[in-house]
Amino acid sequence: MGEVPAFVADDLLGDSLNGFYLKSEGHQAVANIGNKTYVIGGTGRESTSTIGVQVTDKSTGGCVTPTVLGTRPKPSKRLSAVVLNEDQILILKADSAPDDCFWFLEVNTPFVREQRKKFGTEVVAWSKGVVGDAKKPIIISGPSGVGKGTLISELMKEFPSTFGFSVSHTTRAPREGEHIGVHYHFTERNIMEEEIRDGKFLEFASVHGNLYGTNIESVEMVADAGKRCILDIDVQGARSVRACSFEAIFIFICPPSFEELEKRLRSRGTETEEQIQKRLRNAKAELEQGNSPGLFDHILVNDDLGTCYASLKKLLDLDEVEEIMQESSPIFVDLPRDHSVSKIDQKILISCGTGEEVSEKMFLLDLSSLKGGAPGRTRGLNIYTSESF
Ligand SMILES: Nc1ncnc2c1ncn2[C@@H]1O[C@H](COP(=O)(O)OP(=O)(O)OP(=O)(O)O)[C@@H](O)[C@H]1O
Ligand SMILES: Nc1nc2c(ncn2[C@@H]2O[C@H](COP(=O)(O)O)[C@@H](O)[C@H]2O)c(=O)[nH]1
Repeated sequence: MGEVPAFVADDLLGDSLNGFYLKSEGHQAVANIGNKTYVIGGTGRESTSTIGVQVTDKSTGGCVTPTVLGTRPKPSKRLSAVVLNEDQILILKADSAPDDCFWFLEVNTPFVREQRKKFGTEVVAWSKGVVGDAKKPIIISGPSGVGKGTLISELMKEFPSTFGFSVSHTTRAPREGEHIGVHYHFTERNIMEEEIRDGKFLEFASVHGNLYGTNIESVEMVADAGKRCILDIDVQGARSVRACSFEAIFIFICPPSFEELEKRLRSRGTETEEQIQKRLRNAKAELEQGNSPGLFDHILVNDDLGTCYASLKKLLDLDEVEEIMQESSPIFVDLPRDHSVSKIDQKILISCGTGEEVSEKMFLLDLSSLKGGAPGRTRGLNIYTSESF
């Protein structure tokens, strides 16, 4: 949390006020965008554990309960809604934990529009607002047996508080020594397919005859823990991630030769002969694709393990650096039930207290560097407090 930048309260009355501001009726908040009215919370139809949403179309008078995507916030006794633009509503939850105060309800973002076509229903998507940015995730790709897992294990061992592994979902059977939730989330194909349809996956691909995929929550959990996420995914998956707005560093690992790749795959002893043949056939295509322009930012040859690991650390700026335990300073957003909210361009001013009893305390929320969004987190919130004047 930093100091409040130069900001004049009178601006609230000036031309820069966008005309969108607080709408709060206790445990229910209302937001109007175009012809639609969004009633958030207190609809009587929600479960007691999450906030519900209802949408009324003013032109027809019709009221629908939309398909709600993303992790839903828990109810709060005081909700405020600020319409940010035609696509997004900021929801403020008073009397909530500091990391649970700010939520975004996406109502017409590209993601929501895409899902609306898929579901054929009204769709809204929740995304939790997170203060600050997370470091770009690292995507490691390459043919089976090249040593991706080995290199990632080395990184995680040497830098346990810097890196976190995105545990993928797969329909393949666990190998001896593999643990649920550590190496993979082992799952049934029909369950995974349903979750893919529900928009829960960042990417997925059919690899060597099984389904593999990265659940958005797996990546977000690593970032939430303050760590940099490492993903071990195949080339098809890397291509899908490249095609979406997810920012990452893409690294392709090559074997020194095809013969050496085969040797490693056999010496690992985890696949049947048939599976080895399939993986080697796929490796040929992956090696070709790995070199295709614009897909990977870096290509490393894993000949000698120590040398390749040193190169990996170098490109991640980790060589010679001992791990420093990074303690991020906690941000306390003590948002009371009585507060008022105003919006000026990309800034939200929250004044604590009632009309008669306005406290000195103010928060300024800077939304100008927001990143991400449904169905994950919206990161890049900046908060300033009057206490730091
Ligand atoms: N540089 C290296 N030299 C020799 N052996 C290696 C090297 N790197 C990894 N290996 C060995 O090769 C085998 C395959 O490595 P690993 O399991 O890490 O590959 P992978 O790319 O993660 O494979 P998959 O995609 O199938 O999960 C392992 O037995 C590992 O110990
Ligand atoms: N597209 C994705 N590919 C993934 C994911 N998780 C792992 N993988 C790739 O699958 C193969 C085989 O892995 P194995 O554990 O069965 O040997 C390997 O190339 C991995 O990179 C994922 O979430 N998405």
